[in-house]
Amino acid sequence: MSHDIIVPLGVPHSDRYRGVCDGGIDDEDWSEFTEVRRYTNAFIIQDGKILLGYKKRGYGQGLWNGFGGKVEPGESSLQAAERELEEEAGIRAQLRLAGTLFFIDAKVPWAFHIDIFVAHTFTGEIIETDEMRPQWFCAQMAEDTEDPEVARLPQIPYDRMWADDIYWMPQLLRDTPFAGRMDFAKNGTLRKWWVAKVVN
Ligand SMILES: Nc1ncnc2c1[nH]c(=O)n2[C@H]1C[C@H](O)[C@@H](COP(=O)(O)OP(=O)(O)OP(=O)(O)O)O1
Repeated sequence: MSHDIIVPLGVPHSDRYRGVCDGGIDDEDWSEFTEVRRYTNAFIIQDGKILLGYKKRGYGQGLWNGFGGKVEPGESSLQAAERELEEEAGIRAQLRLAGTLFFIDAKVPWAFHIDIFVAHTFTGEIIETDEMRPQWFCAQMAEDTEDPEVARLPQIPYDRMWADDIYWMPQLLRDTPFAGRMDFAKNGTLRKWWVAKVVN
């Protein structure tokens, strides 16, 4: 029953959460926070493949991720997501909100509210930029893929992504809305996580 679900601080309260996947150190509390900053992260998922970018510099350097960054003053998160996608991958897309995540990184003095966006089509030519090197990955099990070109793509590199991604990305790939919270320790390990599907 939804009323049995304990929603971590930072995640909006709702009676529409189901199928919680959580883990980490049970007897530790979620970290406190005083400031929340808004970020975006956008993914193109098309014909069984997903576009990720290799972060070449800055926060998350060396990891594969969606395209995104800070919401600037005066912007909506959708506007920020569309701007960041164009700045980092050279393409434009009509993005749709897919999920919302709340992160704490003990190395950073603010909490991250990240709106995750998705689109299934885009315009323009995908380009490498100063910040990101885009690449397609197979978004299905290779044996389920009928298109041989997609089957030849590398699988999603979860071992070279933020450690929380493996818990919510399956919902993104299934087009199921989701919400979650993740706390990272100072040494970079994922200390505690909580992800729920959001039903209508
Ligand atoms: N834990 C986790 N999982 C998945 N994605 C992320 C995290 N933490 C994160 O911060 N992110 C995402 C959210 C954003 O898309 C980026 C971080 O944005 P950043 O590159 O710092 O913001 P920009 O505005 O592009 O920064 P500069 O252009 O100023 O360098 O990672």
